[in-house]
Amino acid sequence: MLPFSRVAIIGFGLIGSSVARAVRRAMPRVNLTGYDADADVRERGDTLGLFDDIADSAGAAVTDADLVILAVPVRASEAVARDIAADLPADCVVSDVGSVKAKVAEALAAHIDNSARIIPAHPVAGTENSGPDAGFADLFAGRWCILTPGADADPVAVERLSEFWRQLGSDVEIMDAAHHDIVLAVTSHLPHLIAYTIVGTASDVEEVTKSEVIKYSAGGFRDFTRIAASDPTMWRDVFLANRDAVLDVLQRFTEDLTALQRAIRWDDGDTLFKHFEVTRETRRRIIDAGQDTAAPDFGRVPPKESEVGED
Ligand SMILES: NC(=O)c1ccc[n+]([C@@H]2O[C@H](COP(=O)([O-])OP(=O)(O)OC[C@H]3O[C@@H](n4cnc5c(N)ncnc54)[C@H](O)[C@@H]3O)[C@@H](O)[C@H]2O)c1
Ligand SMILES: O=C(O)C(=O)C[C@]1(C(=O)O)C=C[C@@H](O)C=C1
Repeated sequence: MLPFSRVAIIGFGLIGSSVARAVRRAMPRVNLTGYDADADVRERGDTLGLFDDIADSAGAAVTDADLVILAVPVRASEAVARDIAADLPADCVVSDVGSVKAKVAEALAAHIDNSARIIPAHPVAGTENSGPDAGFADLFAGRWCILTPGADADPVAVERLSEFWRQLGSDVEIMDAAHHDIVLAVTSHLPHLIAYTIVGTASDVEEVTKSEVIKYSAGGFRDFTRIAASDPTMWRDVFLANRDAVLDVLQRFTEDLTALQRAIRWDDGDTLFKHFEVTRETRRRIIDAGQDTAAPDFGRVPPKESEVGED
């Protein structure tokens, strides 16, 4: 049974185009409409055959949809909500894929009437790449999709959207939006900020050492450069939209870093060793829980275009 039959995707870069590809494969009878603010992206979406129709405006894309998914940088959500509000069919469910949930929920509620049908979502899956060519149908397989419905959300709509994501291969979890933003500040936003910082620091050092940073960059640093290559617009928006939670965990991180700095300064090997033992145990627990899904992403190659649209 199809949870939705007419799906509109607004913004089809990495995530929007991956949703389109995954829907094509898992639910081939679903009618897919896309819209992107960038004319080059619209043209590319057409060439790739991602949609049944590509609309000329966000409003035109949603007129007969029963599910609309916003897949734009989080701070663009409000403008899209405003653009589509007047054209949304009354029973259409409105969702998104943003990495921050409380601010996006506010932005949607500011423009869309009947908040019962607003069900924000976050597929916790991605790569450092962006744009419609970077997407692939498998992106959500075996990954979490977190839904953050508000208190007045329609439970039937929540179940339909849960089923939609399950059919794309995700495991669905329901969470309070504020709680989501704190958890993701720790597990995703802080690591990205650290990567952006380290690679920036290394680039400054490189001014002194000339090309040595690149020449000798191995395992650890290379992994950071992958993360630090992530889309600047997306991540600017994430940090600004989740400011309070990010600043909170950053404060904790700074204190913990200072404690390690102190241990190094005072030759306190016990403290360092105990800390590293605990972090190694954390890694083991993640592997035991089957959540080491990041490593296989490295160098993952998107499917060939001939595979798009296959059942
Ligand atoms: N990249 C990831 O790893 C990842 C993972 C999970 C969730 N997300 C979230 O998904 C969303 C999209 O990220 P992405 O990685 O696909 O970015 P992307 O840059 O690949 O794609 C975003 C697309 O949105 C379009 N866009 C921007 N403003 C628009 C507007 N007002 N109207 C219509 N289209 C507009 C852009 O032209 C672009 O094509 C973000 O909210 C991000 O937080 C990203
Ligand atoms: O694997 C990556 O490249 C990612 O950064 C994916 C990642 C993450 O931090 O886990 C990034 C942002 C999203 O909101 C969800 C997933």
